[in-house]
Amino acid sequence: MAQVRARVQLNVGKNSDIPAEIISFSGLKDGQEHVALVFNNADTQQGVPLIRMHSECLTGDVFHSSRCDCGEQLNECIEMMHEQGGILLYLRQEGRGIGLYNKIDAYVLQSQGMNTYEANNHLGFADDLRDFSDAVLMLNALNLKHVKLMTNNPKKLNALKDAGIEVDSVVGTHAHIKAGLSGNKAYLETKIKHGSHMLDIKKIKKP
Ligand SMILES: Nc1nc2c(ncn2[C@@H]2O[C@H](COP(=O)(O)OP(=O)(O)OP(=O)(O)O)[C@@H](O)[C@H]2O)c(=O)[nH]1
Ligand SMILES: [Zn+2]
Repeated sequence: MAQVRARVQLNVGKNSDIPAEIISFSGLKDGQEHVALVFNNADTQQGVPLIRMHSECLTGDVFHSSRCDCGEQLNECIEMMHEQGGILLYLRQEGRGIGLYNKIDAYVLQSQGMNTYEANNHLGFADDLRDFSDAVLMLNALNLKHVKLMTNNPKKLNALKDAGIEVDSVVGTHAHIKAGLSGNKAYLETKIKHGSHMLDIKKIKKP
């Protein structure tokens, strides 16, 4: 069983003007320092809160790399949760669980023509190594058994359902498309085609 270890207020977002609380946990299983950000006290309000399980992407979240859409999804989530409240679980699962250096190796292979899943496979990894059991422990620690989920990935939905969390509805993110040689259009199309992501490529949001 995981428990809240500490919680403290801070401001986040592009202009550091969105109030939130950051929460650390004890008792997580995979040894990573996962955190939750709570907006508008959503964990203690009545009603079904919006949650997102966001997998870490240093290149996208921090550097806004053109190769993916992670940083834009993160900002979209923070802005939506500022409006309607929510809980963002920031999961330290870089590169869908293969780690940063392996992801950079996968990018090298993608530059040579492989798609995101083929590159993982070529390096000896499965398409996706992520396991959401620590996210479930975090939700349990926050007493959240009934949620709305922000994602395009059906695997995340199934992981929560299988763990006994009731998911009322799923809120998709926009398609954040970036053009150019190292743009993310093919990457997003591959996620839809091979990863079954429920992403509507027509719901385009240009940066
Ligand atoms: N191995 C690998 N990981 C990547 C690549 N591009 C992004 N990632 C990682 O993928 C994770 C995000 O997963 P995605 O498949 O983009 O999306 P998702 O989180 O499953 O689904 P959403 O909830 O809809 O965002 C982050 O951990 C990124 O670091 C890539 O080309 N190769
Ligand atoms: Zn990314």
